Amino acid sequence: RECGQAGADAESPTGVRIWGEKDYTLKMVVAKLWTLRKHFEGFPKKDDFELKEEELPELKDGEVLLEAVFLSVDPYMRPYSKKIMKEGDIMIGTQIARVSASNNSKFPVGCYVVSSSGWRTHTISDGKKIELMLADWPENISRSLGLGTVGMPGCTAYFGLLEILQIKPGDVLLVNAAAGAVGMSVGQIAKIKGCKVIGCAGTDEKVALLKQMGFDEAFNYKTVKSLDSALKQASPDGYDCYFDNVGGEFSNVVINQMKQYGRIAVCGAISGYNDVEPQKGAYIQAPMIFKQLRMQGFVVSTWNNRREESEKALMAWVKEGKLKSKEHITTGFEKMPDAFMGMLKGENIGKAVVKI
Ligand SMILES: NC(=O)C1=CN([C@@H]2O[C@H](COP(=O)(O)OP(=O)(O)OC[C@H]3O[C@@H](n4cnc5c(N)ncnc54)[C@H](OP(=O)(O)O)[C@@H]3O)[C@@H](O)[C@H]2O)C=CC1
Ligand SMILES: CCCCC/C=C\CC(=O)/C=C/C=C/C=C\[C@@H](O)CCCC(=O)O
Repeated sequence: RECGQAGADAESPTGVRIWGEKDYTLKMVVAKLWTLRKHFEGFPKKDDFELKEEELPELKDGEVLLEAVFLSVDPYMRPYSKKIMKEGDIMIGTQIARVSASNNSKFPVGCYVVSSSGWRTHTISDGKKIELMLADWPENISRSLGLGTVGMPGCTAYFGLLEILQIKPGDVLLVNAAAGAVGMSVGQIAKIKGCKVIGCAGTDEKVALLKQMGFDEAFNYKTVKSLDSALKQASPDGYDCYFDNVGGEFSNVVINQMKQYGRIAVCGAISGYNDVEPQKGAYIQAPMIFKQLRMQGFVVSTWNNRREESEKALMAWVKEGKLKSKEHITTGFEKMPDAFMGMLKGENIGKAVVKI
């Protein structure tokens, strides 16, 4: 029988046997998948998730079989789960997958793709919701960076800085969740562009890493006596730019330390994602008016048409050693919920990734 391109693996890394030239017995591929058993109420709990299996049918013309290698856990999954998912759905998310069987010449066996197929080990794709990874991916750079520094979080930093904040040399920039996937790239790209960069994070270990990475100042927002004083000490003249990943009470303090004509990029609000009742904060109109601030929310998918441009720029900085990556790798598909909840608790330093 035709089974896609010659050379389909007889044995895949996960030990799941699939059809191949040598082995004519057709073994069905059984995908493992994590579903949202119950919508989150407050902080996610282990029994909000359910692990299931799914027998995959034979490939049709134009289809490929994807085998997940790295899967991403991201903060957006928490608020988006309520917005775009129903109970029983497969958890949303992106993964780096290897094509292990193919009836589609655009995606030959052995190539790697970024796929938004969610939390699942194997996927049959018609090629429409997958993207080939950047060409000539260096052998010495893990493809997991396609989920972080040279992927959606890195592009978020790139466009948030260059399009929303329009940073320029000499700007004083503050970034929170600075030791995370987005924040780490924000700080380093801002340094590349000649800014003074202040970062904050939730552990002393993260703060030490930020200073090693070249942040001009960094502090642990959980242990400082006063956030207001810590911000003043880091930049007595205030801030030109604020890359906000956290929102909430943190941002109510920052806004009063913005310089005249300051610019604020509202990237995320992770301080509120797990709230049962929305937080009630200060009204910001007065500082917005008196300081004549510009504040803009954004979603990185706005620039999907410029994805290759940004990924090439990010990869170039990585190769030059100017943009360092840090990953928090959890091994084992069965640990996806733990990795997700750990990231929301701040256990990750750098991009949270699950390795199959
Ligand atoms: N607008 C867009 O297109 C995008 C927005 N985002 C947003 O950017 C932010 C960072 O995402 P990402 O880099 O992937 O995640 P991270 O890798 O930074 O991981 C999340 C981090 O957030 C911090 N955090 C968690 N809870 C709180 C809290 N209550 N208060 C303060 N900090 C908290 C923790 O670090 P710490 O130790 O510092 O507390 C944790 O490690 C998120 O808000 C996310 O939603 C991400 C991608 C795209
Ligand atoms: C308190 C409400 C906060 C609302 C903001 C929520 C999240 C901000 C954020 O993290 C946005 C992330 C955007 C990611 C963009 C593209 C994709 O990689 C994920 C798209 C989700 C999906 O459809 O799979």
